[in-house]
Amino acid sequence: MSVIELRNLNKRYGDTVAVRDVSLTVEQGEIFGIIGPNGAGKTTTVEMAAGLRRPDGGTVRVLGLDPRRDGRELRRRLGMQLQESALPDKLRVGEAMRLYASFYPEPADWRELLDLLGLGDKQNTAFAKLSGGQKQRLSIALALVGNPRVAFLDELTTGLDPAARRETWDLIESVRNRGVTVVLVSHFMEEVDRLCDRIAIIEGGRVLAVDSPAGLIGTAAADAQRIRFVPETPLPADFLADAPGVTVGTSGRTVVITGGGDLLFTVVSALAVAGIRPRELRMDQATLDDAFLTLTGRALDQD
Ligand SMILES: Nc1ncnc2c1ncn2[C@@H]1O[C@H](COP(=O)(O)OP(=O)(O)OP(=O)(O)O)[C@@H](O)[C@H]1O
Repeated sequence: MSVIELRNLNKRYGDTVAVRDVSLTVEQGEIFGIIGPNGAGKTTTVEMAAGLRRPDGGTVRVLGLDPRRDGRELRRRLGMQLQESALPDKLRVGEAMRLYASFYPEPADWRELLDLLGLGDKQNTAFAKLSGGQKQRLSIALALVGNPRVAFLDELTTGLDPAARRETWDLIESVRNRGVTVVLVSHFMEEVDRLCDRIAIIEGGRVLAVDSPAGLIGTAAADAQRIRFVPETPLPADFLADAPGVTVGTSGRTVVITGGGDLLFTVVSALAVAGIRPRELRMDQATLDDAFLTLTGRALDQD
């Protein structure tokens, strides 16, 4: 069942077209990633999905509800972590959690959530006294305190150190395992690769591709695999010449073979037939970064 259906969404701010004809569906229980360069329209898309911004055109359905018509009902079932969490400086962590929990009919145990996010001993700390990473973790806790059916997390782990980032990923997986659908806006390839079932790549307000991480890598990076080795004896001139989609090159004494599909088997079989032993054999897989580069023509700036 589709939990989120966005159809032909458009949004402009003055002369800036932020979102152009975006259509996406997110299924129940998915972790769905949205990735793209700065200013691509990711936040605007998510804000329209969550009913925080009104689209100029197109339709939004979340859990079958229309945020314009059923906003109140929807807000009870959504968790939203915004990019910049701004709480009053003097509000204490425990007070913020209690307050947010009171907005929802069936809130989670907020003390347990704080413990999970490593903020158990910060209940009496004022918001202004938290470090950047702690504020970030609090914003995640606030997004989850209502026991939402759908959680929108924007720049989930920006500002966290690598260890805290990994812990947060585990937390998001456990949230999903409870049946929550998660939409994750991210700047980190590793994060979407590790966490997401499917990813939308957005640039210039448009969706360039939607697929699983492996699917994006497979389709966008045609030479998805690269094998290098040093042959013990020279390769015949027609080595793999008739293998479809396979390219054989050299770099000094090293042979570099690129291609997709079952490349390792193809290469090793051809070497066995030719009676040539490979030395220093290495194989690299294309990554999501390669796929992103192919689709957008540039690397993802991670600032
Ligand atoms: N309130 C606003 N008023 C005017 N322009 C805006 C507003 N919000 C966003 N924009 C512009 O709309 C475009 C899309 O912005 P958006 O924040 O949705 O992108 P993003 O992909 O989330 O970027 P980032 O990764 O930097 O957060 C950008 O050109 C941005 O400058």
